[in-house]
Amino acid sequence: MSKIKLQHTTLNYVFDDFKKEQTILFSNSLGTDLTMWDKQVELLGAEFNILRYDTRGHGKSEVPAGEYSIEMLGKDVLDLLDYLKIQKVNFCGLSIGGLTGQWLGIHAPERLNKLILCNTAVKIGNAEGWNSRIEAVQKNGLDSIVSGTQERWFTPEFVAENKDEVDAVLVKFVQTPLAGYISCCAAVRDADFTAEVSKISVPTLIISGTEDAVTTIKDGGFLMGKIPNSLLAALKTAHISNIEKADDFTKLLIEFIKN
Ligand SMILES: O=C(O)CC1=CCC(=O)O1
Repeated sequence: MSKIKLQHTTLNYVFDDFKKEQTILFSNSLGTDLTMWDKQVELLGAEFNILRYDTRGHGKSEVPAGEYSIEMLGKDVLDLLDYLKIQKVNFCGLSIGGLTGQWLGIHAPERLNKLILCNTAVKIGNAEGWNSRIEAVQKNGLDSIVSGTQERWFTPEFVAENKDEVDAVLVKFVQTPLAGYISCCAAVRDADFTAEVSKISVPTLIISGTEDAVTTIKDGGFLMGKIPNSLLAALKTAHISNIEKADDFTKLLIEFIKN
């Protein structure tokens, strides 16, 4: 792991540089960190260079004061790529990571080979819901929403069979800096790409979970309808599809990037 002080913040990242032509850049979801992609890293082997980072406010990245926006998160990615002198990547982001991916697809297509938008939507939830979540965690901490988080993130079947794995993800969740979580909730609350998403022209794979109640399969279908060069794949998962169906998810990723 390395830390780099960029223009606006300091990011924690891991770059597995296998000297391959193509790089995959993974962007984590709210309340997780770059370890959420461990299974993909294991399954991908050395086929692509792999770059992962902790979104600002998360993991070991800095927690700048104040609310964030998806534009800020997108610019952090561009700064990181400039620092590492990587011209183009295949960007794979889940949930808030998928919002960052949409911003990049709209504003920086020259830095993308392909885009993978997972368990995301042009707009996630509504302002009321995000404000009440912010209020709840301000008052009672992240511990107070851990059981609801588990329900949104994983199906009961997956939890029953993978208790230790789920617990490890939730331990990371409660370790997320509270201020960073809140600032990213504000970024999700304020993001709405409905009017702009059709500007995305790079080839795009949308991955949705059939059991995902946060960013539904309908949200995935909406993205596909708006993004001209896109296709939609559905996995039988709740929100964190890359962990719940790691093999299928990674196969989709490889097939899409290679073809
Ligand atoms: O509600 C959740 O925890 C799911 C989620 C919404 C945005 C994100 O990144 O995760």
